[in-house]
Amino acid sequence: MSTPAKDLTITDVRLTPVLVADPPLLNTQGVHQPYTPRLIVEVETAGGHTGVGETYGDTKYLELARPFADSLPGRRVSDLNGLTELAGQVSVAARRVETGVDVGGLRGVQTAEKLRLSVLSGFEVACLDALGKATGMPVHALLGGRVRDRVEYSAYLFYRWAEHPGGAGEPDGWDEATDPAGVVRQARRLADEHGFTSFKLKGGVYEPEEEIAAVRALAEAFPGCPLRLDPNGAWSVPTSLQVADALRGTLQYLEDPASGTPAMAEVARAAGIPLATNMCVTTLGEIPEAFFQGAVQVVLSDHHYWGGLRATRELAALCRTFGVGLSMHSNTHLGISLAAMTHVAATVPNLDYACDSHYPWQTEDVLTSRLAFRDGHVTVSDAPGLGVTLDPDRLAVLHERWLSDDGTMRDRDDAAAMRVASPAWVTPNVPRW
Ligand SMILES: O=C([O-])[C@@H](O)[C@@H](O)[C@H](O)[C@@H](O)C(=O)[O-]
Ligand SMILES: [Mg+2]
Repeated sequence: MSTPAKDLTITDVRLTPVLVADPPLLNTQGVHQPYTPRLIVEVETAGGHTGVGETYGDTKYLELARPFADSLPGRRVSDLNGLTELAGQVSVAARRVETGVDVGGLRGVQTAEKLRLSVLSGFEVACLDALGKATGMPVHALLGGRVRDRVEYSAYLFYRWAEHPGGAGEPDGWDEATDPAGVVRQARRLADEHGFTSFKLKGGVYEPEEEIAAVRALAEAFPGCPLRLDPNGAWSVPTSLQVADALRGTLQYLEDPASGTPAMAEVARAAGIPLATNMCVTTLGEIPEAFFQGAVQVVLSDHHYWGGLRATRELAALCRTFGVGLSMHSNTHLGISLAAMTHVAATVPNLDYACDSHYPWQTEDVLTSRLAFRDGHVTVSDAPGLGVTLDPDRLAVLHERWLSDDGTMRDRDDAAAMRVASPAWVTPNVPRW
């Protein structure tokens, strides 16, 4: 007797680490490496459906993902709550958690639980994709249905060089942007190519005065368009307040001006601009202090941080309860994650702001066709699952690159990448200004 196509039992899980070309984007910790690690998760069911997911691919995530993958065969892709329970059982080596912050200080505090949740998110998305394919339902329908048919994204502007030191990595045809004119040129091209009408500048790279000038230049070039600035906690409280004074009325929100909830709360009391974060509120445990102190007015959700699409909806409910706004954070990612972000964003009524996405900076993908932004939006797919198709050849090429790497690129390290250009570079202490 043949297996029914709706048999949801997991028979196999494939993990494929890849290295994806990344341009020399600058942030307060350094610069992006020529290649960044991602992990592609494929979950196969007895019914013959394969679901795909994507998450961080650094070594510590891979070490967690492998035992997790081994424990899945025999379970059903519909057992999503069981996945969360299982994630709690995967042990994390203490040396992997350190006591510090994630990715050189860009993604908030690093905990064993957060590592597990990031790994879990890739598996949850793959299970939802397989479940959707088996039942003929799009992922947004599995989450309760979409409340919008397209999701708005903002242009994610970065100070950057034209190329990596020594021409390493893959050329991407973008000019350098190291001053206000360069930032406006970059914004113009992103707006022309993708139709974005809101803009976020990654700051914390140059003196605050220079970044204020860049935001003012953007305001002049794109009148009425929402603007945001994010120095990843690089400023002291007084510097944050000076910037807030200079840009009050110009910024839609100021993202992580200072590091840590107490400093953010102090800034929030006097800034007169909403403060957003993807650094001081990245776990449920961080919510009470931040919300009760009024430290943040907008939380940037991210299904990789929070443990998947359903957990993102739980975060949305908490934000709604406390009258805190919701936006969406992004790190370097491929089309699988963009599709997942779009599905969950489509289901959240209180997603009040255009979402962030690094995707326009990625020239490579593992999909047969890349997702497109039209008028700054991604259309929500009604095809079964995520509505994307993995391209095995493209996946193999990016995996081959991971296999042949000597280890230098397998863990994201923006400070190390900066040392290639400036050997004396050390990760700046916070506050930097
Ligand atoms: O990729 C970067 O350079 C960003 O700085 C990223 O690492 C941050 O996590 C993120 O985009 C943010 O909004 O803070
Ligand atoms: Mg941020």
